[in-house]
Amino acid sequence: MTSVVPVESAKPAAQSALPRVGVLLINLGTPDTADAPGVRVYLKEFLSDARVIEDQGLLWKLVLNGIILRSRPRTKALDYRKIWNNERNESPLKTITRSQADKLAVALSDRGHVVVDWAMRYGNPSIKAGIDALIAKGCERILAVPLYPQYSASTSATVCDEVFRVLARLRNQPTLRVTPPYYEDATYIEALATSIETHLASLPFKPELIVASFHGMPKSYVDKGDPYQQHCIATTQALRRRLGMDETKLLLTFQSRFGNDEWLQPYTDKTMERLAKDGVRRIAVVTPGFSADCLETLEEIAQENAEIFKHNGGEQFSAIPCLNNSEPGMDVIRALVLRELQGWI
Ligand SMILES: C=CC1=C(C)c2cc3[nH]c(cc4nc(cc5[nH]c(cc1n2)c(C)c5CCC(=O)O)C(CCC(=O)O)=C4C)c(C)c3C=C
Ligand SMILES: [Fe+2]
Ligand SMILES: [Fe+2]
Repeated sequence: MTSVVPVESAKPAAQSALPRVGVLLINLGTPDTADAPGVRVYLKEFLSDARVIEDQGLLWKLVLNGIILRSRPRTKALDYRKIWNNERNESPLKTITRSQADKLAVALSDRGHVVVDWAMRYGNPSIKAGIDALIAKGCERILAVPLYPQYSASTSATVCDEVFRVLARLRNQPTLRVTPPYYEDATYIEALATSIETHLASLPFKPELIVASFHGMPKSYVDKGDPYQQHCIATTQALRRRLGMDETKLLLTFQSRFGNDEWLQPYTDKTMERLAKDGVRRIAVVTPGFSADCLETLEEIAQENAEIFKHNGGEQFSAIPCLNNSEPGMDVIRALVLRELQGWI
């Protein structure tokens, strides 16, 4: 008589272990090449996203294709070239995000069933490539980690949109979790404070004040309910408390204005001009909203805004590096990931 083997007993032993978990670190994205064609492809994808430019009507399409994509790629390519990582032929944002993923993988290496990868919302490696790679490695569960301390629809939500779009095409979907914003997590505030203190101690001058510059966004997005500005304020207030500084010693500003609408104020560039004209001679600038140095910090802050400050009478300007793959920076990512993996590891 042939005996029927129960289906369960046919499973290999490994299947009884914890299901494999994929962790996908995701940042904004960056061009593949520091030339006009590369920047054009990147900007077209970025600026065609209705989470970034909410009014994607006919007028915007005409402006984007007829004006912006004809001129901006050339000027921005020159900016990208000033900060490009020529050794790897890629932008610093990519180099740093890869390194953050590599270091997180080492930190989690005692948990054999966790796999770490990284992706970009725009450009490469894409979120689809990242999810496909994790699934190919056998991950049944995925933790998506948008690397934005402060939530905004134009950054965090569009990451989720893209993750959901990728999963929507799958029959056998992995289970999904997404990390929340971490704008006032103790580890994050402590890491920022430590990095500021370490940087200040290394300077040959003592700044009279520090400017905390966050990426801006159109004011209308906040008026419609985006909590981004509140998150930036909460981060800055927590940092002030930790550093024992008031709003005259740690200023909050918004950078990277784009287009003609009103954006969140005070503007970083106008503040640089005002401070210098008011007689401030030595400042440091920290960019807490960026988890990795990029065009907006290395070029816009460290070069353009330094120039504005000095042109108006300022003497000493120092840009404090982002948390990047530093020890305190990795503490933030590791703590966030470990907390959100609870129950899976
Ligand atoms: C309406 C336009 C934009 C919104 C809203 C916006 C929000 C936003 N962006 C970041 C982080 C980054 N942005 C970066 C570059 C960048 N941002 C915009 C426009 C908006 N951003 C543009 C057009 C560009 C490209 C450069 C340029 O043409 O000026 C980057 C740098 C990428 C790199 O390659 O280094 C980052 C990072 C946040 C956090 C944010 C939230 C409000
Ligand atoms: Fe941006
Ligand atoms: Fe910029």
